[in-house]
Amino acid sequence: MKQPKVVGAAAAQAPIISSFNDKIRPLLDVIDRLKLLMVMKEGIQLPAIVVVGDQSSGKSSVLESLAGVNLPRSQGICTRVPLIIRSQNHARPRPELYLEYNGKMVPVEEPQIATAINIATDEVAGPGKSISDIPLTLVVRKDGVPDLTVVDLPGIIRVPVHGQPDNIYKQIRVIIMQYITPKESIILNVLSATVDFSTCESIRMSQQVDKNGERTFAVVTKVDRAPEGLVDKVTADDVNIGLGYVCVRNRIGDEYYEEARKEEARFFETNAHLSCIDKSIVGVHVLAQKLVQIQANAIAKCLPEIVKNISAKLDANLKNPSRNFFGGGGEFDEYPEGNMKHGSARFVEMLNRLSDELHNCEESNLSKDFLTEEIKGLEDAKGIELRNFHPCEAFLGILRRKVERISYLPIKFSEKYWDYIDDVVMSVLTRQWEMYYHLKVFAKGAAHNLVQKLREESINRVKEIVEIEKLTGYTCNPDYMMEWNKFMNQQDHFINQISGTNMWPLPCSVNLQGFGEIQIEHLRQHWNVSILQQAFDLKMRMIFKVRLVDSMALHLRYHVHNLVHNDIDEIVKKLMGPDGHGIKMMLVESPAIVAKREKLKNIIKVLKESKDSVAMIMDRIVAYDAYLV
Ligand SMILES: Nc1nc2c(ncn2[C@@H]2O[C@H](COP(=O)(O)OP(=O)(O)OP(=O)(O)O)[C@@H](O)[C@H]2O)c(=O)[nH]1
Repeated sequence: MKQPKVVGAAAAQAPIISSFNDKIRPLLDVIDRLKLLMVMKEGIQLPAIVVVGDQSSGKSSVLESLAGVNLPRSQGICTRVPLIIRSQNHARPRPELYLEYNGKMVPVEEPQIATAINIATDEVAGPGKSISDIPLTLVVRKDGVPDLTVVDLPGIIRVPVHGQPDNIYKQIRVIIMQYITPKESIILNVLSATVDFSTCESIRMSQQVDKNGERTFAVVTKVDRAPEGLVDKVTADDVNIGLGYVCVRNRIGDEYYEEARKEEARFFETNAHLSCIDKSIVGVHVLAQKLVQIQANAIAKCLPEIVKNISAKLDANLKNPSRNFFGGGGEFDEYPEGNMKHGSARFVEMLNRLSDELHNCEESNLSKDFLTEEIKGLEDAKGIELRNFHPCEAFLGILRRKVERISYLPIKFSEKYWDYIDDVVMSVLTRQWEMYYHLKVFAKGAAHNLVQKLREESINRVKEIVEIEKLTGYTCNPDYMMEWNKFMNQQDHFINQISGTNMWPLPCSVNLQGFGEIQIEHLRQHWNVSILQQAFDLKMRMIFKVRLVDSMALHLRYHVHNLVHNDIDEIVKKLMGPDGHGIKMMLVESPAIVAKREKLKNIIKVLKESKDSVAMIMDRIVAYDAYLV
């Protein structure tokens, strides 16, 4: 096989290209520098010429014509990863080539380029036919090549061949879209002259992101295979290519590049169908020239926007570093208030539940046993008369038993409530002191001990409240008396229903406000109006449950108020130490936060350097604009 003699597209370039290169090089340098600084990771898009085309449309052939190197070419899929080709004109006779991938920079000899790319592709995408979006970069420094950076992407395959994953089309589409969607990208659509352009998948894709073709440029390949009707095809422009067409004939088989260029020129001169074609849209040299110009325009157009974006990002990072720690502003400031509101609502909710539980645990079987306990208590202490506010032995006996039966509920409640308070305090301190590891650990430890101490005191106090209720049937609270009166108003009706005078059949139940439907048949066995009346009275005096919930609510609120307003102060004083020395020791940041802060510093450094690089070039843009005029 004849080894292709590599000569770049611009070997025979017109003086305009080399003069153009002088202007474009600094612009490209700044873009390369921004790429090296990885500003894209900070969400800043850089201009790029992205090559797309259907499978075997001739993308690699076009690129090797431009960069003057021998890229892998085949009839099947061969571009399996994005290949960024940076061609740079240099005056030294010996070309310099290297491949950058996976953090490596591998020098390559020119004849081994295709093999080296295949090896690198296997390493990045795995052997076989699978594809990957991790790019390889090929740097070509060579005399006579245009200063261009282009990205070659895998060709679009509709039907997977043996060994390719079933979703290969989807995978390739995702990679292509990722590269052509940013408005900074110029889309170089490679179209084979042998096909109807409107059926090309690459046209469909580029139209999705660039409807009017304002940033789409087309290169038509294989013109030697289908010259007939080509002029009409490109002048009709049915597929909306805004930046225009260039038709080329690439190297065929083992042709030398020089031979290929000569053959191309001869072909466009002599072919009967193409001899009349406008010469400003044919040939690899013209393609190189136009791409350099399009690239320079794109960079010049984007740079002011890039400068603006870099400045905005820099400002945002400098002004509000806390956003980087808490994932966007706002929630940290709102946290304590939100949490307190949440806390109060939770407390009321928990108390309501306690009240229900206290009521239900006693009254669940009251429909069958209503007043049984009271009647028994009265019979045991026969002859005792009840008067308002006058405790008697029967009443206190029953009261004691009732309180004893439910005493576990308020204790359980206060344990649960203090557990909740502990959780809230811990989560507030975790959030508040996230950045300061030592401070966080100390504050959490101290607060936890404090909450545990209060919890113990509080539970003892609740036990005391329960004991007090066992001894006291007395109340002077007018609300409770009103409540008692309301219940007592139902007494006559209740007794009548039990006596059943002039009623047939005898009613089995009676509805009592505050108690619901009560079974009464069992009460007829103990028919004694006086005992029934006294028992009813006794029952209605069991207002202690309401009072229990109230006392607990007041007590717990008081303790939590003290915790928030006074006791936390104690923790802070301890933290400060006698001379305020302690706090300095505590303010050492946690390792995770140190890492985050370092990352933020790096971002700021990258952005500052980027800003400087771009600032240096801005005057050149003015010069470039003047040059164009
Ligand atoms: N006759 C002729 N053949 C060409 C021309 N351009 C490319 N070819 C041939 O078309 C075939 C495919 O070319 P490639 O450059 O590998 O196509 P590709 O689009 O890079 O392929 P994938 O990346 O695999 O999709 C090769 O055999 C080339 O030699 C041309 O202008 N004329």
